[in-house]
Amino acid sequence: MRPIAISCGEPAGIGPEIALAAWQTLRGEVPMVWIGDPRHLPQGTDWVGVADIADAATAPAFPVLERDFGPPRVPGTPDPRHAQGVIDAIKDAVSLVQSGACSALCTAPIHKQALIDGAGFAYPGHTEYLAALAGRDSVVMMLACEMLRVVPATIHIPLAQVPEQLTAATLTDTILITHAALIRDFGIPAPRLAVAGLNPHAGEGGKIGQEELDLIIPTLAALRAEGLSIAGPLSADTMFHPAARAQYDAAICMYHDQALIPIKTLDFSGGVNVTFGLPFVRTSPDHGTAFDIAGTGRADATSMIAALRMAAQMATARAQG
Ligand SMILES: NC(=O)C1=CN([C@@H]2O[C@H](COP(=O)(O)OP(=O)(O)OC[C@H]3O[C@@H](n4cnc5c(N)ncnc54)[C@H](O)[C@@H]3O)[C@@H](O)[C@H]2O)C=CC1
Ligand SMILES: NCC(=O)COP(=O)(O)O
Repeated sequence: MRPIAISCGEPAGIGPEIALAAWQTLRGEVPMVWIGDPRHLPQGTDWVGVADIADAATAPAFPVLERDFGPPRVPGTPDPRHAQGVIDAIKDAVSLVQSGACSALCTAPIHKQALIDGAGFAYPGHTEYLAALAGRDSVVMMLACEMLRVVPATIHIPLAQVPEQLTAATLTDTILITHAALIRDFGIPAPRLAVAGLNPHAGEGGKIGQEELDLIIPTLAALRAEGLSIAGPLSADTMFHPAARAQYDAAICMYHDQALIPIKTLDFSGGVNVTFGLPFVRTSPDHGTAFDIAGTGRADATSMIAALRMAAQMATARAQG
């Protein structure tokens, strides 16, 4: 297969070291090329500049599409002068995937605030930036591990804005994109979805909030009428224990933390973040920049490895399908 493009992410975080560790583990199994400044790799890294992307698969050392970000990295302390380089690495990686030179995109974590402060980044995360680069209005974030798949219907917005941004159109798009992706990318022929309520006890029949009655229940009814298998709205506090999880293939949640807390609690090191609704495959580890341990050698690359494996599987399945 063609290499997976890895965007370097925040240089002051653990991105460079987990990408290198992942390559050491997956060498010979998953071809990849890292886009970033090689001076930001751990000291003594054996790397090689790649002029032709096709050479990355057989590179004798860590394959790098070399960039010059200017100042060196200080682990744990983001430098605003790196911000534009970080953004450009994502954009370049997308171009490589869109041109067909690379098979998929795997992004290392960014520090959103550093990009906003350093380069006026207009997006709260990769998901929204990738949607803009791809010209897509609706994309979906899913976090997946062996025990659970979760999808937040609203993503990087303040909690106070969730009720107003949670519309029938948003919820419908999220569910339909997730449903299609479970069939196409996860090989689940008839996906079973479970949808959380927004309010405690899923609104308790309107006694603790109206969104279930006014929005969620009618939206789910319309989708069921189209043949989708959907349970809910369910009380979010009781839909993640083992017996509940056995009833569905993915949980659609109403906001970021409702979805991400259960999965990061169940499997922080093995979770993968994947974006659906793009015209290409994109995955990412489920964790962030981990400034507190950057450069110490303590970063666990398990999630990065899982993200690269998932990207490879999805790209292969799409190429064959
Ligand atoms: N895909 C992305 O670009 C993501 C970026 N972020 C960004 O990361 C920054 C920091 O976010 P936090 O909430 O502090 O979460 P975090 O995931 O960076 O760190 C939380 C805790 O988990 C530990 N940790 C994280 N990854 C680890 C690994 N691979 N091995 C060992 N320990 C690990 C950290 O040391 C820290 O104690 C924020 O700016 C956030 O926006 C967060 C999640 C995803
Ligand atoms: N908490 C997940 C997260 O922030 C990842 O966002 P993105 O950068 O993949 O959009």
